[in-house]
Amino acid sequence: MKTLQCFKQGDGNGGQGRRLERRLSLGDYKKAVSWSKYLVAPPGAKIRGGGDEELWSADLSKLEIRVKFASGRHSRVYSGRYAGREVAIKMVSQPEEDAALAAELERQFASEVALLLRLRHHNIISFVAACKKPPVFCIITEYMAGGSLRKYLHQQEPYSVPIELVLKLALDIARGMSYLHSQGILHRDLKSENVLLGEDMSVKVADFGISCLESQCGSGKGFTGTYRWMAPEMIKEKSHTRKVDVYSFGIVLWEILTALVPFSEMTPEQAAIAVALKNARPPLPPSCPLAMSHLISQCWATNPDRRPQFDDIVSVLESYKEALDDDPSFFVSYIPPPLQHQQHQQSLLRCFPRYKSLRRSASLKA
Ligand SMILES: Nc1ncnc2c1ncn2[C@@H]1O[C@H](COP(=O)(O)OP(=O)(O)OP(=O)(O)O)[C@@H](O)[C@H]1O
Repeated sequence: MKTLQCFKQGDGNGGQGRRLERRLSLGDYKKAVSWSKYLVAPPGAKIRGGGDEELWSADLSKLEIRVKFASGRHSRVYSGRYAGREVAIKMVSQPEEDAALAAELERQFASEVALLLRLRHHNIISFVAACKKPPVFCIITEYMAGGSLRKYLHQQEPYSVPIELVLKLALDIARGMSYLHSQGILHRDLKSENVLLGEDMSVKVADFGISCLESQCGSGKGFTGTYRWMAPEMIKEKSHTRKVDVYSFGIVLWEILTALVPFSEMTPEQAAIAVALKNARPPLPPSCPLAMSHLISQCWATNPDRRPQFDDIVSVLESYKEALDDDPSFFVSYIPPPLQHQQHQQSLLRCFPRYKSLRRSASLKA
């Protein structure tokens, strides 16, 4: 059986293929086989191609595919090993019956690989290799054992994530996004499902399938992002800037604070209409620390120009972290009457002289 050989060939040091065979249930094995059969290659063989392909082509003899552990809209994600390293293998299969979608998936694959190749930051998923064997493509990245932030939040009680962890997660995502924007890249699908966690709660932004170079993003026409996290200008298919990611970050921050799904009582389409036409946003709970609710409100402002840049968000979050380290009661929950709000601003200014300029640049006005 050809596919069986693929796994055994992928072994490289004898026996691993047979061990793999035993580890997989028949169901798992069939699922793995159905897409991975396209990745059969004689040991040492590389897919030859022009241009950049030489840079990223996986040596399939070094690839061992284990079980499927997640799936996306058009992908299946397997755990495995590549050249001795734990990896995740995202496989995308082009549908035979839909030529337009098949072409779009191929374009997305090429774009995701090109972008991943140039990104190197500890809050961005690391690219390992890729393979192009139509109708199947694969992207191999470092494996994040903690799974997605969405999965983590799903396991928490609502409003239970400690503020220290909220800040850590928010900062790591913001740093990754700040780096991404410094490279002129828009993510365009930032959501808790696309933020991955390590066993040590390290944080990496992933899934660059619909990302683009800012200069080449065009309008949002025919766009396939995810409505609950999507900025209003994008829902309306208007031209958009890097500020669409800041909007999505605001929603992710709300998710982390609440451990809830945004607009869970609505379908994605209803959520899109509510956001774009009625300016709806997920409700900020009264227990949400004022400092955080300000930041969230700024991030998901309707006018993109009023949303801060990620550099400013990083600075503000760092300031909050410093304040919390100095004074554990910094984030005491309260509903802000005007006087308390003023005191809050003053205490921020006392804590960090830099806050005034940050506040101006991030438009964090009272
Ligand atoms: N490197 C990885 N380590 C651990 N889990 C991963 C990794 N890559 C992807 N996953 C898991 O697989 C899921 C789907 O991956 P990804 O978002 O890249 O696929 P996708 O096809 O682009 O999905 P969608 O289009 O639905 O956003 C993620 O939400 C995550 O749970």
